[in-house]
Parts: sequence; structure tokens; C-alpha cells
Amino acid sequence: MSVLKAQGLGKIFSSKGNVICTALNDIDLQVEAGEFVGVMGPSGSGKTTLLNLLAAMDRPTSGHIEINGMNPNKLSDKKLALFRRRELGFVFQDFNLLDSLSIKENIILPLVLDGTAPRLIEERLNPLAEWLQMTNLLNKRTYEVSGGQKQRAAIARALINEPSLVLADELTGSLDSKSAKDVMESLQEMNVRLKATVLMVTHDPFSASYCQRIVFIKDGRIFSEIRRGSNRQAFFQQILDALSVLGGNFNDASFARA
Ligand SMILES: Nc1ncnc2c1ncn2[C@@H]1O[C@H](COP(=O)(O)OP(=O)(O)OP(=O)(O)O)[C@@H](O)[C@H]1O
Repeated sequence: MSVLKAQGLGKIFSSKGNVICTALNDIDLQVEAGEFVGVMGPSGSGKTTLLNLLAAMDRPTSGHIEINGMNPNKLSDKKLALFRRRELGFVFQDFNLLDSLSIKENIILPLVLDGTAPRLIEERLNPLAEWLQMTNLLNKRTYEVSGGQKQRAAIARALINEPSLVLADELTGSLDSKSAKDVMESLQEMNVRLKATVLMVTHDPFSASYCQRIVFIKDGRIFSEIRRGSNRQAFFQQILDALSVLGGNFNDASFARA
């Protein structure tokens, strides 16, 4: 079953009727339930624009999007806010945790905002905290944990309401290589255990090598796509090869750490 269907998606930025930039052009993208998909492309290729459209933070100028059978662009503002909270989970580069809350309070926030019963909150939180090795961090403040631990808390927050789709934007971009590895292993484990469907934008070939499929975009269009076999290291090499064909600027520092 497709969780995400984007068809003929286009985005033109314009001002006073003048086209400034065609950021996306005729993007067809389908993501199946339980898939872990990466989106890569050179700087300016349209990755953030695509993510903003899928997150319904911005509207396409052509084409349409369906997430779990719903077109977010047809929802009223109130229903759209609910849609984002229930159907989507977000993981950002800079964690977006609230410093005034504990790690536990941050993780359970989407359920608290939804008025979920405390017993159900605990039932959802406890296995997640255990799988993400966060049980002993739950009562800590955000400034008492490492960057990798913050990002694992953000992953738990994104998953706690069992969303249809998790959207991640450069989630390892602020982390050292050891923490990046921990975070990608955690996300992969959540993909396997919870069958979470994940779409992740990244510049980093190492992080991308945890995905099952990578879609490459260039100049706002889908350029190519590769699928992972059983071996992550071999996939890392495939990604490097695909990037060298694609051209553009990538994060060279990560190229050495398969
Ligand atoms: N609000 C905007 N107004 C005008 N042009 C925009 C706007 N947002 C993005 N663009 C342009 O759209 C194109 C795609 O930008 P986008 O930010 O999606 O690329 P990206 O692949 O995410 O780049 P990066 O990897 O550097 O973050 C670029 O040419 C950019 O300048």
C-alpha cells in the first residue's frame, strides 16, 4: 500500500507575477508502507522545497499529493493542523526539542496535545524508550544529554503517535560521526520494529546508506533511483557512484566513513 503518492508535483516561486525560480518540476514519487526512502541532490536541487510540500508547509503550483489517502492541500487550516499532528512525524537537523521540558515531556508532547489518556501514553512511551535506549534519560533536561541522545528523543517524539509518514531533514547534519551512526541505527531499528515509513532528505552518503531506496533529484526533477541490496557498505559505494554522476556539492567529510 502506498503511504505517499505525489504526482506531477511542481513548484514555481514567483513574485508579482514574475517567475523567480522553478524549484520542482513534474515530480512523481510513491512511498510504500514500511519503506525507508532517502532523497539526495545537489545544493539548490529542490530537496527542501519537496519536503515542505510533503509536510504541507507550502502548496504545489502543479500536481497533487496524497498521504494515507488524504490530500493535505484540500484540508481546512484546523484539519491540516490535526493532519500534521496525526499523520506526520518530523525530525529536524537541530532537534527542535523544547528546553523547558524534560526529555520525556518532549517525547510525549504530540500525545498530550491530542488529549491521549495517561495510561496509553505510558504504553506507547515505554517500549520506544527501551528500543531507543532512553529509559534512564527520560527525566533529564535537554541540556543534560548529548546531540545524538537529543536526536533519538526527537525520533521517539516523531514516532509516538504512530504517524503514517516520518519526514526527516538532515537529521545527522549537526552530529559527529559516532552519534550519526547511533541515530541512523536507531531510525533503522524503528523502521524495522514499528514498520515506520520514513522519507529522509540528506546530503550525507553515510546516513543515506541506511535507506532501502534513494531518489536523486537534480534541477527540480527526479534524476535517478537506486535500491539497496543486503549489504550497507556496498550500498554506500553505490551512493557515491550515483553522486559522482549527479555532480554538485556534497558533504565530502562523510565520504570516508562507510
Ligand atoms: N522562497 C523561495 N523563493 C524563491 N526561490 C526559492 C525559494 N525557496 C527556494 N527557492 C529556490 O528553489 C530552488 C530549490 O531550493 P531548495 O531549498 O529546495 O534546494 P535544496 O536542494 O534543499 O538545497 P540545499 O541542499 O542547499 O538546502 C533553489 O534554486 C532556491 O534558490
